[in-house]
Amino acid sequence: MAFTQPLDLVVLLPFLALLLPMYIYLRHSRSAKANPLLPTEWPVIGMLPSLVANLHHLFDYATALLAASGNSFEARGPPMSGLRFFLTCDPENVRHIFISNFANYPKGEEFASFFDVMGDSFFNADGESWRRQRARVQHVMSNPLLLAFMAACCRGKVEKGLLPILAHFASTGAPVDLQGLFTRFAFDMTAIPVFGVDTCRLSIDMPPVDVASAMDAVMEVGFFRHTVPVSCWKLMRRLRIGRERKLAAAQRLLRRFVAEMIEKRRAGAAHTATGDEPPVHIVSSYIDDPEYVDEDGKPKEFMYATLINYMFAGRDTVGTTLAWLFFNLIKHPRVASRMREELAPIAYSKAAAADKNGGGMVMFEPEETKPLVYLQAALFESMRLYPPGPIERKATLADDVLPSGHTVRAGDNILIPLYSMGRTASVWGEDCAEYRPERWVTEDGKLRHVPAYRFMPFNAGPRSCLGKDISVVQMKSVVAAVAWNFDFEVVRGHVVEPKLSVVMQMKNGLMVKVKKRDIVTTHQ
Ligand code: HEM
Repeated sequence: MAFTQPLDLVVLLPFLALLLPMYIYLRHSRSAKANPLLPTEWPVIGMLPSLVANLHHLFDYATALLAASGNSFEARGPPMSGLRFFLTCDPENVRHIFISNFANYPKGEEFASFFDVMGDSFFNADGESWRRQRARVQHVMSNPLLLAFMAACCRGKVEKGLLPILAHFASTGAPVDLQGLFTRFAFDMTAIPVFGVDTCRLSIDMPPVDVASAMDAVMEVGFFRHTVPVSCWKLMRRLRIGRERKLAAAQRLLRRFVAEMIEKRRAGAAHTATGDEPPVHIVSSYIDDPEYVDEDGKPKEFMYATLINYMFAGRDTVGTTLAWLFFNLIKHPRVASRMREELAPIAYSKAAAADKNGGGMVMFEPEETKPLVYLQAALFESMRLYPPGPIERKATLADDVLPSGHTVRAGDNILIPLYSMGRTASVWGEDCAEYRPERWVTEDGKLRHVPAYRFMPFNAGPRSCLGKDISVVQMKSVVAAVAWNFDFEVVRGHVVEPKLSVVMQMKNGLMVKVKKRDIVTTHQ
């Protein structure tokens, strides 16, 4: 179409006048930029256009940018927006930030404001308050009674919940969301030790998961708050609009749930699925402490926040890990077969008993699966590619120079994309994008030790996960039971991709068809 009318020129000329300086700027910045693969920083809007254009695959985009920049770069949004982050997945920087110079890199107040439902409790706390709370959690979680109770709950939930539900779907042939099932499983598994109450979300009639959805909303909006200026989400919160409105509803629901659980526990009306009074639970460790409860015995905000923290610690991490592991096993039948070869000697010794007990399903005890190397390799390899918490965030107290040579200034925000760390060729080799559990197995058949500052899903240094040992042991026995007894196939056309959240859930879940394996036939 030719511009022949004078009106066209009137419209076109100012447009060109605007476009020309932008074009010149772009040419200039591309030639001046050390690395043309990095996003262009536009006047006024910074790198925002690239961020928006790549939002649909942000984790992979960040991974590509980090690879192009030698593992560290600074992302800048519009000036004055506060959107300025130093991103790094360089293990030496990570070691410096999380371990050697830990005191200079707290989580910071902005982080705490993103997850306000967690209050001043341990995930949000820094300094002395965090130190005191961590010591307390450590004490609570080292109680042998609690650990034995958690192990018994896990076994019960697999035997009476997970396996029968999967057998039901296998017999009906109906598709089921495996991520949804694991999330229900992890929810119950966390609520039981925390409150001493079986919330029975893992049940064949699939009761509503409103509290679990509220937890998802907290994590999704927490991610969203990272991507907009603080003043913007605070205004939305004040006006109660958009995602902030959804978050406010989710926070109310979560708080009400915790209040109900505490009430049930106080009334002594709560029991586990077996009907027994639980021998010990986490609430009881706090219920008489004046820091957590007022003179009338009413829980303070700090108590609610602490219990909510425990729920997030256990549910989101375990449910997400199990879902991605099975996704990887479905995609890599060779790995599933090798894992079953490792399980076979244990399973065959129990097959007869399993047949006699009905259903022919084999259970695995944690002490049986604990020494299995390939099983753990398959689990860690999945966590490397899909860490349940894909991003860590740190603030900077004083100016510092990182081992990579980059300078960070007081007040700078640092993002450590764990998703990208697991996909860094200089750490994991050129095949870093492949799911290959063998990389975890040494030549003499042992599990390869990888320092936490290279393999970060459980965090590294003084703030590392306090539930790592127990959850690895438990997850191994769960994976063994599910993988031994069932085969899965992803429903045709179902797309599996990460959700934009601070928890690496699958956006559309994991819709599968379930098939029960014939273990007796396999044995013969
Ligand atoms: C797949 C399983 C798990 C993974 C990948 C995992 C990962 C993590 C990560 C990354 C952190 C650091 C969070 C941060 O400060 O930013 C953390 C901290 C923590 N985790 Fe886990 N976790 C898992 C299971 C559990 C379980 C089952 C519990 C027990 C209920 C637990 C208890 C904790 C606690 C108490 C902290 C806080 C430590 C602190 O702030 O000093 N975790 N975990």
